Amino acid sequence: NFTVDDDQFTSSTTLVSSPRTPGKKLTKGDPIITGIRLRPFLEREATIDDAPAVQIFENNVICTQNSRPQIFKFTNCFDASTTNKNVYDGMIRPAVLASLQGYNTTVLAYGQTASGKSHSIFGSSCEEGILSLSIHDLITMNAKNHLKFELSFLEIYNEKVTDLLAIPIPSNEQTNSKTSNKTSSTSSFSKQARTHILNKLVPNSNSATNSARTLEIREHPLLGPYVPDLKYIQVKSKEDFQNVLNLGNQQRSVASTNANQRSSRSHAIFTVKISRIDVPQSTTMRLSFGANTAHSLSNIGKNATLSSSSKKSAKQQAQDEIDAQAVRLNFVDLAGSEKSQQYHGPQGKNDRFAESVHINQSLSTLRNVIDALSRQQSHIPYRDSNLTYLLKNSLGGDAKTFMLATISPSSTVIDETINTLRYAGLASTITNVPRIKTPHLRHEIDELREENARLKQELFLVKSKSMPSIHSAISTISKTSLTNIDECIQTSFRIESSTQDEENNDENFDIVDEEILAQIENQCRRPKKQRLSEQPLHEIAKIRQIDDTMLHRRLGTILSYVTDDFSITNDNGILVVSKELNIDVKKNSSIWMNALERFDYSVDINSMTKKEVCLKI
Ligand SMILES: Nc1ncnc2c1ncn2[C@@H]1O[C@H](COP(=O)(O)OP(=O)(O)OP(=O)(O)O)[C@@H](O)[C@H]1O
Repeated sequence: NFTVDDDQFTSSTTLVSSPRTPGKKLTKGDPIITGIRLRPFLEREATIDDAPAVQIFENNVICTQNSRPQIFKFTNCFDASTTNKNVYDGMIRPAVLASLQGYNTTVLAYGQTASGKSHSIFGSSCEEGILSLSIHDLITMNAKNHLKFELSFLEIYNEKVTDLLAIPIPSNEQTNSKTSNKTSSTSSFSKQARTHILNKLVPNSNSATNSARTLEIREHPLLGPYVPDLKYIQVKSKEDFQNVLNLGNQQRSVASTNANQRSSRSHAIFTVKISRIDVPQSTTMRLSFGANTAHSLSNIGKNATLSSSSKKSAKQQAQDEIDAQAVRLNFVDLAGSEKSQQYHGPQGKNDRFAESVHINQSLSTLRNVIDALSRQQSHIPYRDSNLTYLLKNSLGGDAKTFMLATISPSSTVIDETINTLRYAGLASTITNVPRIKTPHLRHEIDELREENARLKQELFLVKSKSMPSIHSAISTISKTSLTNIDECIQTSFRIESSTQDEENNDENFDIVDEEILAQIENQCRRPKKQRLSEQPLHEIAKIRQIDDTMLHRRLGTILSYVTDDFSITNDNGILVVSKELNIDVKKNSSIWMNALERFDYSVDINSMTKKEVCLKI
């Protein structure tokens, strides 16, 4: 995920290679999925920079500093022209699907101040953020209403955990509020509006008894570190979600700094708790506190306060156990690291200084944790900050984690950009061991797969109608060819699903992907070639003005993609390549497709066996 393999760059280029320690055994599990997003220049930056100091070229992030480019390679790269929707489709949607499969999942936005973390997660007045797009998908997928979504929103401000959905003290709000000192936009959001929203979403809530307060973190044997008194609000529609988001965002600590007019002064964690409405109580109650509990209790450290399980009321214990069965989809918007000159704001300079120290300290512990995990050290300093403690399961734990590292194109912050890229690279070497929490959600993903396949087929038909070349190809194609296309789709389905079944590959959610669309389009272009294929091979070679040697050499190149031990026979235009192939060619059809497309061959999937690859010219 983090290497450079192109030789097109000059010797003055610094190539950043994999930070994995050579020879270290990789742990089995899922690596943290990382992606880089470059934001466009802001208006004020355009006057300072002539050209971007960072550019994205395919999967390479190229940083130019002192005329010595550094190149970082990542699997997911989003350049300055991409939208939140592009990022969602390209990288985050699998996170939503993973949560529906029953995995605790975390989407983490990481990067220096003003690099676009909040923009990516929460969006702007012009475009929806990835959080909103995720909720949209979740609600759409819950057409049968068998899932329950509850939202919580907390911030870690100066190392204190605060519930952003708890209403601040309603009376003497200005004088007594703990948050009155820090920058906040609560004053712009009327008390009545907050109460109205909360009452609408939580009918029994009494705003007079709720107050924004510092919460404790505890460690649960099944949940890991969590915040027990956090308010969860059930939502049923996108409108509900938007209300909850507004409610929380209005209370989040934001301030104007030199770097960012609306800079987040806290780390925020927005959680969607997903549970099945029809989970029988008996199923969830079967879990019991056993040896693990004792182990976990003995592990409680300085940041955690835990009342022993014996002190817990039976009701609380039962609730904890039910909670442990729910899946959590977390969106983490970290505060951005900043240099000293960046925290002088127009007001509250001292507050900004204190905030900045806390932000930088907790980000430094985050980097220490990433560093320790990537080196596979035995001690991971999760307990050094509330942020890392709460992210314990997401970093090296049993959750699936997606880290979106945001960067700026400006030369003024190139050092921080390089730092962000380094840590994102390190994060991509961390392996989590995801565990399905609730198998009850599994059939949702199956339904989604079916839906996805159906939509892609529809899309193909729409595309074929709107693309004249394909349309005309389809109209000239014979009935037999159409049957072939149909078979091709069917076979592709079979290949994909059997691969997934055999390998239990949860990552690969799309049944029909671009490759298969290309394959289908390829089939559409076949009629001329099919006529050719009725002739003997040497005739075809003549027509194409290439001799057999050339044909065989080309074929050899193709075959070297999958094997170097083969023989070729020619049977009326069908080249049969046979030998003990030590790979299942059907499973690797994508390799063949990509290779053959370049040489104008197609694979005759239907005639292929484990030992024979049939190529059609
Ligand atoms: N992809 C983008 N397209 C357009 N504008 C963007 C993009 N990303 C960020 N911006 C703009 O850049 C500015 C800073 O973005 P944002 O507040 O999201 O940064 P941040 O990383 O969350 O900063 P902080 O850590 O200080 O909170 C905002 O004005 C935002 O609108």
